[in-house]
Amino acid sequence: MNKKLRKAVIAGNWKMNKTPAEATKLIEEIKPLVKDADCDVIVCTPYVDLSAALEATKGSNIGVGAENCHWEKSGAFTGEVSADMLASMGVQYVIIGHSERRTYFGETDVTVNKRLRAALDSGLSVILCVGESLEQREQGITEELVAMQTKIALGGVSKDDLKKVIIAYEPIWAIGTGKTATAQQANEVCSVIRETIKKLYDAASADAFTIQYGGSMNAKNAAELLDQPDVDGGLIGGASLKPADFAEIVKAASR
Ligand SMILES: O=C[C@H](O)COP(=O)(O)O
Repeated sequence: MNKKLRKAVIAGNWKMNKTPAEATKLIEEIKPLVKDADCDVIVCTPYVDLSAALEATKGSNIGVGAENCHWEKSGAFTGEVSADMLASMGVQYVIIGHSERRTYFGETDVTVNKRLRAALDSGLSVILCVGESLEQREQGITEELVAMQTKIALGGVSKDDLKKVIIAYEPIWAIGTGKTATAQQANEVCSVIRETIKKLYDAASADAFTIQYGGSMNAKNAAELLDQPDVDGGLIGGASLKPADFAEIVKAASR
């Protein structure tokens, strides 16, 4: 990555794991291990854990994020949580468009764009996820698809608001499978995303833009992935639940 222009961002995505009490314990374990990090550190937790996470991270260098939000401010949307609600708690980040949301809960590029804009309007920073399935990779449409996902998700987002967006490139075939993209594969797609940002905005915005890789990133492979010029961080699933492994990744991003 270009250290002069971009600081690395390591975010844990806890997915549907941990009770509030377990969240507090996990953060207490992570805190001392990452306190000297020379990168941004974030934990994204289930909604029910956010209060505990905000309390446990107080005065630390760890930011807190949610894993999704709805585009309306309030209303009859049973089971949903608005961006305003998250912001009012003191939550700073939200993941939008994770492939698990797209695959299991019917998220489309259009709903991803609505959620993303609502999050920005509420003052949240966004980790936007894009990425291809194995079938799409084999069809040779990865670059085109990821560029399209990026373009639609960022529709209506101003150059100023773009500063509050990070993109996580997550090849679906690498998520939770132990099959990591090679460093070259990760960098290739991250550079396509940067090129897309350049076309949609300008070169300065693209140079300053943070792009993470996600998909079976762990303590062993993090350094090689993070060494790639267009990989500015990681969105970590499984390994973010293991304090020592998460801390190793943070360390690799701090070099
Ligand atoms: O959001 C995180 C990704 O889905 C990666 O998950 P993973 O590290 O368990 O493969």
